[in-house]
Amino acid sequence: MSTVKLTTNQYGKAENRLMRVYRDTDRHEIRDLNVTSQLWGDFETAHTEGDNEHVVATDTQKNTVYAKAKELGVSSPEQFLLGLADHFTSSFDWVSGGRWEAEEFGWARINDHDHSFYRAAPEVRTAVLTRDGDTDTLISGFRDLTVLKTTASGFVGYPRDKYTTLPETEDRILATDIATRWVYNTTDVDFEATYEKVKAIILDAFTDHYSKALQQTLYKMGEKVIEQVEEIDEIRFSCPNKHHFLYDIERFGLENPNEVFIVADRPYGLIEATFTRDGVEESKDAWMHIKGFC
Ligand SMILES: O=c1[nH]c(=O)c2[nH]c(=O)[nH]c2[nH]1
Repeated sequence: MSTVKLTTNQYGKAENRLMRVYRDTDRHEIRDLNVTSQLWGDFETAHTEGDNEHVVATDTQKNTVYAKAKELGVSSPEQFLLGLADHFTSSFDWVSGGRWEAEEFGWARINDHDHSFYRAAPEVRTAVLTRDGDTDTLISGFRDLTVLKTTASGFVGYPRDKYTTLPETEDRILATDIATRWVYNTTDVDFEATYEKVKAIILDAFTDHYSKALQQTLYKMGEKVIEQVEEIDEIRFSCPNKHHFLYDIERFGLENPNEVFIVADRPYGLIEATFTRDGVEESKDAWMHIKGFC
């Protein structure tokens, strides 16, 4: 008798790199994605007995990603993932759900050219759909949106002990790579417009106040998104504090009124927080399959 039991499991094809070109007219459009498909369901005997009767091959999952790019098109990463989920859960009785993830890389036209592009979006757009029976959880976001302000930021009032050397400042550079993900409370969303709206709100909130700490700035970014986007009740941020230290050029007889900095790449502060609409519980389960904080 076996002493081992199979518990949580999922499998599929990771990182299917997909370029979908729309060439119905001379002015081509492109969507550049990295798609992962993983299935949940009854895969017990595949593990315990090597019976592959239920095992939708990862190779088939890969092929399906490319076939659906043609059949469904890619109007947004989220719409594409919902289409994959519908396909797999309706095609195989024993597939009860799964996890589908996309990263999207943004391109812009070179000189408004019809079919030549350059990688333009600084950030990587992300989407993760989990379907568990009838329950969809859709988390969208982006990472690596690097932002910096040269003033209107300070850090004072923190406790000082025998290990504290950091001087207080009311005028410093604030810089970070914004990583954020938000949980949609519905899948009935204009995903393209909402993505642009959330990104614009976050960028605006980075600039629109005197920052007393990155923690406060994260709060203001989250607060504005939740106030202005009714489809979002919960948002997370993971933001390194990319330190810019005033460089000591006084040693050379030169003044340095916040003009010359040494940019430290490590160590860095790491500020992470979740904000929810007042009265809405944080959906801890939603984050279970997300790597890192967000
Ligand atoms: O915005 C900041 N938050 C901190 O928690 C912190 N700690 C630190 O040394 N510098 C900063 N800056």
